[in-house]
Amino acid sequence: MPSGFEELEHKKGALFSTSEILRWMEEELRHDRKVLARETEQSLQSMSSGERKKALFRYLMEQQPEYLILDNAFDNLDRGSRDDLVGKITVLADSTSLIQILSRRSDLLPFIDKRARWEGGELMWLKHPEKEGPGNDPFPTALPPAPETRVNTDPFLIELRDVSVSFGDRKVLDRITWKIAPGDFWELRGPNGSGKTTLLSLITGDSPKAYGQEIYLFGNRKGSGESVWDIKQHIGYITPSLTDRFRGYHTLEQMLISGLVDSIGLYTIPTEKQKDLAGSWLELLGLTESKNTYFHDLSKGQQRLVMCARAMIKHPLLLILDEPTADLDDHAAELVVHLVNKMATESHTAVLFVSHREEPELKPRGILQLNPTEAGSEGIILR
Ligand SMILES: Nc1ncnc2c1ncn2[C@@H]1O[C@H](COP(=O)(O)OP(=O)(O)OP(=O)(O)O)[C@@H](O)[C@H]1O
Repeated sequence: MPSGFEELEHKKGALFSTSEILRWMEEELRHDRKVLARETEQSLQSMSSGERKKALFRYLMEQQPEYLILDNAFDNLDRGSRDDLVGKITVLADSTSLIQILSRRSDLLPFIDKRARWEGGELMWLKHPEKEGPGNDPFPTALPPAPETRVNTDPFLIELRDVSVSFGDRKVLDRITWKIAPGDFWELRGPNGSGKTTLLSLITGDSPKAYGQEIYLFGNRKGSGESVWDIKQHIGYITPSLTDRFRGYHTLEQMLISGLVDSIGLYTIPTEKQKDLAGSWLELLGLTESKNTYFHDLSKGQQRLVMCARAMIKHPLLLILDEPTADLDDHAAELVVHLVNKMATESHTAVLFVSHREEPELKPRGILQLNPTEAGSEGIILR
C-alpha cells in the first residue's frame, strides 16, 4: 500500500475505470458471460460509453466495497450523466472511502480533502492547490502544406437528408438533416447514447444502416456502388482507441508518413519529400529532436498530438476527431485543442470535433447538437 493509504490496508476495495469496463467486455466476448448488464439483452460492446459506465457503477455498488477508486470517472460522460454520477458518489462518500484519480482539474470532487500529485514515479502530497499553467501560443509556426493539391468541385462533402436509425425497438436518430461543406469546422455534441458514434459511422461508410437512406458522401449517393475505400481515402480519422492499433516499434517520422499512405505502420521506404513533410510537422509540434524516438515512448499527450498530425498530414477533405481529448490532463488537452483550431483555420480541410467535454478554447464555426426524444435524437444546428 503506498504511503498515505495505510488505513485501507485490509479493506475491500473496488475500481471504477475504463480498464475494468474493457475487462468485462473481453469477458463477455470470450466467454459469452454477461456480468455488468445482466438485466438487458444488449451487449456491452453495443452500448454507448455512458451506458457502460452506468452498468459498471451499478455492479460495483452491489459488491458493497469499503473503498472505491475512481479512475477518471467522468471521462466520456456528458453533463447530465456526470451530474447524476456526482450525485451518487456524493451519497456514497458518507459511508465509503474514495480515491479519485484525475487528469483534468475541473473533474475534482469538491469534498476530496487530501491531494497528491504523481510525479517521477512517486506520490507527492500537496499542501496548496496547484496553479494554472501559462497559455502562450504553443504552435507558432505555420501549418505544413498539403502534399498535393486536391480538386473538389462538390459544394458539400457530406449531406444527410432526413436520416433515421433504429436498432430493433431502440430509436436512435430521428430525421437528421446536415451538410458539411469544404473547410467547415463543426463540433458534434450530444449526451451519452444520443447517437454520435452512430452518426459518425454513417459518414465513414462503416454502418449498414446507411443503405436506403438519402446520404451523399463526397459527391456520391450512398449505395451507388462506391467502396468503403472510396469514402475513407477522403477522411482523416482519430479516436483514442486508434493508438492501440499501433503495436510494435514505429518512430515518430514513420508514424507521420504512415498517414500519407493510410497504413497502420510503414511498410514502404519513404521518399525524401515525405520525410521533409514529416519533418515540418515535427517542427510544428516541437518534436524535431525526437524524430527517431519510438511513438510508444512518448507521453500520452504527445502521442495524441502526433495522432492528430498523422490524420491531418495529407490534408484530407474531412478530418474527424472523435474524443481527441479523452483521458488527457489539462495541459495536454489544451495543446490538442490549440492544434485542432490551427488545423481548421490554416487549411481547406473540413474538421469535425466530437467530444462530451466542453472545451472552452475550441472555436468551431458550427455546432450540431443531438437532442434525444422518444422518436430518436433530433439534430439541432446551434450556430
Ligand atoms: N449495434 C447496436 N445494437 C443495439 N443498440 C445499439 C447498437 N449500436 C448502438 N446502439 C445504441 O444506440 C444508442 C446510441 O449509441 P451511440 O454509441 O451512437 O451513442 P453516443 O452518443 O456515441 O454515446 P457515447 O457518447 O456515450 O459514446 C445507444 O443507446 C446504444 O446502446
